[in-house]
Amino acid sequence: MTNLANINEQGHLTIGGIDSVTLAKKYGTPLFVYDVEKIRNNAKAFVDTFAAHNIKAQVAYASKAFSSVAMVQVAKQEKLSLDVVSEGELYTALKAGFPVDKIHLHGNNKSLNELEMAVNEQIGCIVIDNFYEIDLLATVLEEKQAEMNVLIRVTPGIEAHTHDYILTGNEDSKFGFDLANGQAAEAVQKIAAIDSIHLKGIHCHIGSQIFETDGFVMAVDRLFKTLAEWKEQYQFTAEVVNLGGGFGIRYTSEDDPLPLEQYVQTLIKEVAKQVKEYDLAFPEIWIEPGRAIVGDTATTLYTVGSTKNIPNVRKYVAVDGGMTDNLRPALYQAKYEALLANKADQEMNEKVSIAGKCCESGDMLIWDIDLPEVKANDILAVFSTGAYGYSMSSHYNRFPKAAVVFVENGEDKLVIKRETYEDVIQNDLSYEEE
Ligand SMILES: Cc1ncc(COP(=O)(O)O)c(C=O)c1O
Ligand SMILES: N[C@@H](CCCC[NH3+])C(=O)O
Repeated sequence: MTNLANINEQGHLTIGGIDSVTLAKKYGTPLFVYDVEKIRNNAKAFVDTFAAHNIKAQVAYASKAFSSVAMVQVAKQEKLSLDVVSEGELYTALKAGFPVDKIHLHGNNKSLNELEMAVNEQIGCIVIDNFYEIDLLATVLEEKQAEMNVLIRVTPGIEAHTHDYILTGNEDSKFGFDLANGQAAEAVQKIAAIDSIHLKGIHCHIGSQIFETDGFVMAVDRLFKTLAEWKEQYQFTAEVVNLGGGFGIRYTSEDDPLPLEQYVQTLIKEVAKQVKEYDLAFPEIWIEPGRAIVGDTATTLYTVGSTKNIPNVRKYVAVDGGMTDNLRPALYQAKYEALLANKADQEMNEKVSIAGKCCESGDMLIWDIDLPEVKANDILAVFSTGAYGYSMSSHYNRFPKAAVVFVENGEDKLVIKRETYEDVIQNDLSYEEE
């Protein structure tokens, strides 16, 4: 694990060349520290591989993984497109000055407001998820005398190998139109009859944190078999095939992800094979990586507080954050690696478990990790917290949300301020006589 870490002469962990203990002192903890160069490299791995194969593509950063004005600006700088799933994410994108024509709106229950905002802003496309949405969008377009490009999201019936809660391409899923039972075909016909909605292609997303390529290959095969049928039956030609995100990353030594380039190469190869097999036009390939762009680029810094030693059972070490800034261990039993940032060069001779400070027994960040002897005020650094950490953070127990810092070229910059208690109660109204 320490081979991941950079350590300076003081024995401190450095992130993007900056001493993490200094960052913890400067900004306080819990603190998300993103190494922006890593974000750019991950983005380039996807974008450049498509370019190297001369494939027309869009790499849409799934901003649910981590959405902030600064992050969206980095996505823009790296020529990514943007996947948003809510008015909030769309609003963030607009505030960040993201090109509207490269924004794609997702969601399994898009509200009237969300659709109106998407139409008003003339975003690049909406990924249609269900029949209700087709009617709602048609009404909005009629009212506004506008038009919209859409993709249709289908569930290809694939059981990818991942946690049940982050599996999305299987038949029994709340997302998309089912291919097997004919609902997807019905949706295509329904959309074709509406002049203001332009069906550009098909979308599927089989799940998240997936390592094997078999699931993606199978998804491509099913989509193209479907496109061949739709060409025959409805004279429909897909200009775009969007294969979603889900590319797995390394959290711990148990994870063995493929290089990002390899996922792209596999997709391109399989699409080329299918296009040939069914004699179809080669479509643009779109993907939507979230975790793979930001997951391994951030480290969360915490300050150690209390410890509780239960002889012959375990030693709990509590930090000043927990499920409020990283819900993933409690929600998915997700595993993380960590070290003591201020003792990064010391021998790890003690097994401890890292507890959060929420009033929940399940608020544990890491079970059974080897660390040097831990004392109060040590700085714990948890790795690979860039995706679905800050974005799923909450105010449980009325904890203010953490701060986020970007480091690049040896400089650190605050990009999300730490919340104050005033921020936490800002929407509370009094129930007492004034
Ligand atoms: C439709 C869609 N696209 C993209 C993503 C991003 O997934 P990941 O962060 O695993 O790449 C998700 C989340 O799983 C999703 O639901
Ligand atoms: N939030 C999840 C993944 C779900 C992705 C959204 N479709 C995670 O942390 O792994």
